[in-house]
Amino acid sequence: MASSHSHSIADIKGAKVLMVGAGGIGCELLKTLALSGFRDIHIIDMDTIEVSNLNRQFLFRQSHVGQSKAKVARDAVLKFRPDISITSYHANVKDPDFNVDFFKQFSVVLNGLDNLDARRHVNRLCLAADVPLVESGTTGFLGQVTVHVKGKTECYECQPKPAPKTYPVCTITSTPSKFVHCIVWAKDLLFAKLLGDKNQENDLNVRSSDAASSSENVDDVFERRKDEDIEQYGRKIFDHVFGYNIELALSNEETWKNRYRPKPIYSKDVLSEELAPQNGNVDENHASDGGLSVSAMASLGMKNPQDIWSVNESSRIFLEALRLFFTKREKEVGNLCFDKDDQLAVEFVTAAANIRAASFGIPLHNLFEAKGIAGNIVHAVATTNAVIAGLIVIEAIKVLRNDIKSYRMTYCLEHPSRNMLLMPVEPFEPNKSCYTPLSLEINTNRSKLKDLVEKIVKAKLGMSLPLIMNASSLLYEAGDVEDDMVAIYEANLEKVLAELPSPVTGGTMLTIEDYQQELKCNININHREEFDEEKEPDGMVLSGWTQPVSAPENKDKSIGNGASTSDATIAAAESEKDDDIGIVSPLKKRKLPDDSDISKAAAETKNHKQLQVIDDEDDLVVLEGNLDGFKKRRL
Ligand SMILES: Nc1ncnc2c1ncn2[C@@H]1O[C@H](COP(=O)(O)OP(=O)(O)OP(=O)(O)O)[C@@H](O)[C@H]1O
Ligand SMILES: [Zn+2]
Repeated sequence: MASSHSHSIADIKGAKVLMVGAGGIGCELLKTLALSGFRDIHIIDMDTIEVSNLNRQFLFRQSHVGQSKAKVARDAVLKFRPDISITSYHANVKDPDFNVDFFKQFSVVLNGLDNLDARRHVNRLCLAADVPLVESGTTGFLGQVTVHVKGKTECYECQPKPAPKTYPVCTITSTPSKFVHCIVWAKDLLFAKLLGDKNQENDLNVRSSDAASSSENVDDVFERRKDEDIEQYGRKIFDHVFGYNIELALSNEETWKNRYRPKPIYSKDVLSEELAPQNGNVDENHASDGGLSVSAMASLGMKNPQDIWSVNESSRIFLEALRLFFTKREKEVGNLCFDKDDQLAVEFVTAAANIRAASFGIPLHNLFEAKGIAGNIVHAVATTNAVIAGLIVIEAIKVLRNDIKSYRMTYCLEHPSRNMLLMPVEPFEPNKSCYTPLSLEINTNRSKLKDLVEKIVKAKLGMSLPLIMNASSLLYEAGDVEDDMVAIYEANLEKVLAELPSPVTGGTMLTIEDYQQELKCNININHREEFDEEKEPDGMVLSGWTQPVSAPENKDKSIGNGASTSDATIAAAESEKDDDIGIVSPLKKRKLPDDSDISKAAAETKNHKQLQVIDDEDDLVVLEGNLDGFKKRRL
């Protein structure tokens, strides 16, 4: 124990680590690294501090708003650890300065990012530089930490990420059943139609077939005529989208046979006729100063974002917000994109979504909730970030000690499963069909397709029945082929690649699939004239791929409570008996011998809420809380 402990300290002291991201996770991580004894830390973040960061990014104070996150985080930690070295970069990790050579100087890279794109970029650089990566993510109470060591565990891209949740257009335009459908309608259709780019396609008026007759004039409704009174214009829009359109939809009886029949809502039914003079008395102090501070709530004297508005209140906000856009923010009309930090936009969308929800019998929501849904926001939890930061450091130390057997992907759950909030799982092996493109250098003038298949596809990638495509053209298909086909394959690569601008320098992407093994990968072909006959007798060099470690290496298949799991996990799992969940191989199914608690945890998650994972600011990925989703989820 003592020797392994002193070992760790030496490993930590000697390590040079790169942190990417100094946000919610990053601040916690930098503090924990410094307090754990790390002495050489580099940190990249492209952002400046915002007021909204202060509730959980504890290295930042009000006075730092507007300053570089990386730099302020560095300064804050140096105050209590003055003798360590922290290097900050206020920059995008995608800048060319942070190239493979830059990455090569680090012992390990630790991600605290918030978007897929940057994560993928760092993953690829780590693979290219052969530097281990500890990846992380949090969403509210959920979080995870994964370890990616080239050739040993899967990389960040070995598994396809779940597609962002999208909704069928007809659900949004005609048959909403959840509040989120109303929000999407209000934000992506109505707001975009009235205030956004007029040239953009918009499905706002996609309706049942009988709408065709009126569709010619429909655009006119949304156009504000010159000198048209803003109050009248607002009411016209209101009556069109909440009244007339609903009546039109109702005329299609088929649609409503098994559904709630919506009620049309007209402005005269919910608003008094004398609204205009009322609006004349609004608090112009709040509404006068233009820009993002204009607020319909303020102008109507409504203060609490957690109040649920009545249909009358929503209708007044709707008209007032529209009026303010057209009077106080006139110049922006036609160019607006919904932004969750634009108060007036959020008010408009909340009001419109609630009126539509009322019409469809869907429960109403307050502005705070609506903003969260519209901005795909799951509110961050500081404690989750702190827990995840601790786990990152634990995994980083294992990586530094090359303690491969102990590597764990750890999920932080919202509700304990068998008294465990943290669920550690053995990492997967690299996925043969990882879609990170491989790179193949080859003399395209000399080599044959058949050679490529035999030496690279079969021997190196282990695909026995491959099929090779270049864009949509099929180059090669395995199987019992006629002699003349064999002849074609013999010559095909030459022929195909010779037809491309030669030499092929910038890369020709071939997609290789093996249906039998369900493997797929891309190979980027680059032309190279000469090869070292001794070292490269095949005249080809494949890179970006390392042979996976063979399965038997992982003898201890148990996860959860085994001694090899992290201290934090052991503590969380104290009272539990042996675990029986095993992982067979990343390419095979995970073994779940009993009706495991994972499924209970997953079911429980489902009861409380759907499991929501945000991969990107723009991508809300909602995974159903079923066992399958649970097994596969990755941030
Ligand atoms: N390409 C990139 N290069 C450098 N830093 C990045 C890059 N992409 C994201 N980041 C940084 O990663 C951090 C992620 O932190 P976090 O998830 O807490 O987001 P945030 O922007 O601080 O908060 P929120 O989005 O919730 O308002 C941010 O500070 C962001 O600037
Ligand atoms: Zn991979």
